[in-house]
Amino acid sequence: MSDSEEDSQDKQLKIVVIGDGACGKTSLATRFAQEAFGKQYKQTIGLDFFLKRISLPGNLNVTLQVWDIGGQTLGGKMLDKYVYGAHGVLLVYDITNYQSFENLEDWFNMVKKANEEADIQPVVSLVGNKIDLEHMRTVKADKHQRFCQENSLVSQFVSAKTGDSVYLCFQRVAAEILGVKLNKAEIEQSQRVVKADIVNYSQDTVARTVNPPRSSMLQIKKYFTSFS
Ligand SMILES: Nc1nc2c(ncn2[C@@H]2O[C@H](COP(=O)(O)OP(=O)(O)OP(=O)(O)O)[C@@H](O)[C@H]2O)c(=O)[nH]1
Repeated sequence: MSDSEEDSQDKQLKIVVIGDGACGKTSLATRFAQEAFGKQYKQTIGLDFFLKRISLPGNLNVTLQVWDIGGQTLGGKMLDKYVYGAHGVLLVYDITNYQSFENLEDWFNMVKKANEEADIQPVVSLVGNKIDLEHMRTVKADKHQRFCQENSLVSQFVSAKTGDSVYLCFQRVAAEILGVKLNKAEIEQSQRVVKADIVNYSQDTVARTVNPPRSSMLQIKKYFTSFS
């Protein structure tokens, strides 16, 4: 096999993003996969699906399949099927919404149950979103840290709006899954804050047609309406 053929066969990792409705899961996935942010809330029905290729140290290219699961699916029939076999799980909450943090216990229990019989357990990360709204924070950072320590979770804080630490969030989970170490310079580079650009959902399709995303970014969006 030639080098280029080998390069094109990236490892694929399934990363599931879960948490309460409106905590920012779709925004996080969209910021990561398309470097865009929409101010308007549009509830995810069932799930959305994104693909993005990232690079890890050692010239390792990995394609992340990001499963953005609608917050209303908790307690539903399909949720454990969506989560089964995930390599990584992002447990997302909104730092300004205490209830979204409290409910993570239920989301986490569901993850453990869904993977009870799986051979490999997913890497799970606790993600506090909306850190641009620090002045409205209701979940203290020490509560977040305690939950991480008690459950051996990877601790992360992000803002889907500004882009703060979003790429790093996915990169850290992928690195952890593959047992790759990120050095300080790589972490600092991934932490960069991206200036927020507001996307109007109604014009989104047109905008993407005029300005197609970079070739490394591929989005496949499917609505599994039949499951909802
Ligand atoms: N200020 C701020 N707002 C955010 C951030 N992330 C998301 N939002 C806003 O929060 C609202 C909900 O975001 P979504 O990404 O749709 O939330 P979700 O978790 O996917 O919601 P469901 O589809 O119901 O599961 C939207 O109005 C977003 O613009 C953030 O980092 N900062």
